[in-house]
Amino acid sequence: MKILLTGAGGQIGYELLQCLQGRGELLAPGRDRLDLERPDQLRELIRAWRPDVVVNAAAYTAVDQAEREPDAARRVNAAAPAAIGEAARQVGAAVVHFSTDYVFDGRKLSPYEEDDPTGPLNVYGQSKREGEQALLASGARCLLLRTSWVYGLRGRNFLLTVLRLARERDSLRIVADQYGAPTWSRSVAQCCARVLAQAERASDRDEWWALNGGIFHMSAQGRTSWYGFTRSALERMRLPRTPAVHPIASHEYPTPAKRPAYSVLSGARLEQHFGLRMPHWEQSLADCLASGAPDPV
Ligand SMILES: NC(=O)C1=CN([C@@H]2O[C@H](COP(=O)(O)OP(=O)(O)OC[C@H]3O[C@@H](n4cnc5c(N)ncnc54)[C@H](OP(=O)(O)O)[C@@H]3O)[C@@H](O)[C@H]2O)C=CC1
Ligand SMILES: Cc1cn([C@H]2C[C@H](O)[C@@H](COP(=O)(O)OP(=O)(O)O[C@H]3O[C@@H](C)C(=O)[C@@H](O)[C@H]3O)O2)c(=O)[nH]c1=O
Ligand SMILES: [Mg+2]
Repeated sequence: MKILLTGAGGQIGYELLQCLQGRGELLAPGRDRLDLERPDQLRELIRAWRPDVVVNAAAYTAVDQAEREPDAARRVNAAAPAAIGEAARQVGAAVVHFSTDYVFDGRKLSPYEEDDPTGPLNVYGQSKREGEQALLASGARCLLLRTSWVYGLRGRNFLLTVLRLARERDSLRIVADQYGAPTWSRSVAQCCARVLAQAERASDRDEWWALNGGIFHMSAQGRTSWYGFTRSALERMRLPRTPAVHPIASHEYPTPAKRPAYSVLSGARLEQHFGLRMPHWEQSLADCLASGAPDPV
């Protein structure tokens, strides 16, 4: 299987690079060779290399910054997926794309299903929703994997931010009224690789994609708040000096982008369709912290 992977330097992309290596031909050009803000480059590469699958793990993920740069966020999160979908359809490639819990407005009180209406509260979520719609409309065979609150020991994420702040400060103030499921980048990559392995084993790949395409939620089991996640991480870290952690309301931590109060995603469809279950967030957090020392920040 020929796989074109974008965003291999990012949290999920890096883990995918590890999982997919040795699985046929893998091309993972950096931003210097493939700029998602250049749809012409995307189309040319897909038409020339003719991958079987394009895995798009690149995105504009700076949630607050997107409020100031809506056009840049849209170019990367909406226009690029549209170009990928168009070129993929032309060469018969399938597309695996990632999306986010931030497409929802957070007013539900039980886990979001794939078909629940979206209602993004911020520019990032809106641009990601536009990317989903563009791919679904492109006519390419595609799999849209929505995940949430991604962290790991490398890259930019809430876990590494909090571990840095814990070393610098005597006390932390963390929002306790936003609920979601923190998800380890590696668990997303492994689950995604398992789905791709099922596609590869299918006797009729066109039929497999026709039957199995669409939107799937792929985030950790369970739920917590950013405050609960912080407490759990710091307890597990056993730092020589652990700061006090104070729960606060969202309005006490003003940010340019509004975030959903509740964005837990149901894993039922993933399990029904593929027989796959993501690990519980606390198990993954323990595994992640045991997997090595965080990159210096
Ligand atoms: N992070 C999270 O909490 C969540 C993420 N997601 C989704 O998962 C996917 C992966 O996210 P994650 O791994 O966290 O993302 P990261 O921010 O860690 O990585 C994004 C990658 O995209 C690359 N990239 C950004 N802009 C361009 C561009 N113009 N051209 C080429 N490459 C570009 C970055 O390159 P460079 O390193 O050069 O900047 C980086 O390698 C995204 O679709 C995201 O929306 C979904 C839910 C939660
Ligand atoms: C650093 C910090 C943040 N917070 C709050 C702010 C915010 O409400 C919440 C999370 O902050 P962050 O900015 O780290 O996380 P955020 O950028 O909102 O993370 C999101 O990223 C995108 C890409 C996604 O797709 C989402 O699933 C989600 O993971 O924590 C505190 O309360 N105290 C603090 O000290
Ligand atoms: Mg952020």
